[in-house]
Amino acid sequence: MCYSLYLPQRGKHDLQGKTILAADIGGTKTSLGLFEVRGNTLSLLSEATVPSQADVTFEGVVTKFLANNPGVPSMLSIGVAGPVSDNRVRLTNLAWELDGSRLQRSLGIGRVTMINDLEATAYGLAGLALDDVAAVFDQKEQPLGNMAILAPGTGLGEAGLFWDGEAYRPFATEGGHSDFAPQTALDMELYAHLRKENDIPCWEHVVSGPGIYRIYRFLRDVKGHKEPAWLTENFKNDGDPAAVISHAAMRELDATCIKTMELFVSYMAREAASLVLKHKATGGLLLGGGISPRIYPLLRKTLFRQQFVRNAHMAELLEKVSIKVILNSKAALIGAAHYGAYGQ
Ligand SMILES: Nc1ncnc2c1ncn2[C@@H]1O[C@H](COP(=O)(O)OP(=O)(O)OP(=O)(O)O)[C@@H](O)[C@H]1O
Repeated sequence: MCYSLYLPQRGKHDLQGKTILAADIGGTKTSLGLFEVRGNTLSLLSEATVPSQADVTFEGVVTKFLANNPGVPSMLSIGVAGPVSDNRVRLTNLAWELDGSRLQRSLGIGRVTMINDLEATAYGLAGLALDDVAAVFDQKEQPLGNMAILAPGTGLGEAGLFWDGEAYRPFATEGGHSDFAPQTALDMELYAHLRKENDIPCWEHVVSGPGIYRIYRFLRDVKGHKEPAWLTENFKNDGDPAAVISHAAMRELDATCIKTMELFVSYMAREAASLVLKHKATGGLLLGGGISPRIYPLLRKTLFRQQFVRNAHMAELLEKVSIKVILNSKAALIGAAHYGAYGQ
């Protein structure tokens, strides 16, 4: 399916031949891309990704980027991991607060727009090629209906695309913060453990990079799973425990890492099914964020789909939903640019 056919292209076209600076701001990394508007396409001129850090400012990151890419872009269009309201946001997993009007003044850029990063990912579908997505579970025919996007990264992003009969209308949600729903006895134990840190455990606490490490620590520290010395060493050297755990699980090197990722994949599938049901997303489910493409082989195993369709009341609907992974790590960046150029 070529998504671009169905996403809004109703831009005022006043940016023709001009440049847009797009940003994708997450809790771990910030990407910037300078795009030129050429008719209905956006051409990426330059890009950079830097770690998101509380001790630098977003203005500082942009100023540095523009020093290497001289000229003032006609607009700045931001996709950001947090609940955007009135062109302002306080990030969920980073101590940054952004205000569109303030950025406009301090950076001297004529127009600044801000949307949620998952809404940006939804707009980004317009700029993806067919091989930028890969099937987890494909259907021969994909009906035109609402779609849903679930994206685990530093946090858990969730968004929808409402099908209005002619076009898709992307919208943001904060569904990753909805309550975690334990089902099995082990889930209940994990839930009780999570409550020591947070009064109300939510899906983001388990379906995210930090969530992978939380599940692992629960198995190790509460359930008494052993940690081999080589794994302790890898944790010390790598600095990204979620990546260490998922690599060890995919290579089948350690039973606790395998169990951790089985729980992670099950939770991801169960929350994805809830998201699909709440949006009645018969048009398909897309899995994005930094983690999905990196664990694609695990998502292709039967566990994900088995857990996804297990809702006894709506199995028939869920069984017909196509599930795809977004492989292009620039989807949110492209989407922020697309929203700036054509989507408003
Ligand atoms: N190979 C991997 N397996 C599992 N998790 C990983 C892997 N590589 C990175 N991660 C986790 O992914 C997270 C970063 O995700 P992402 O690249 O989407 O960053 P982000 O865009 O800044 O996040 P967000 O938008 O959710 O704030 C980190 O928590 C990291 O631990």
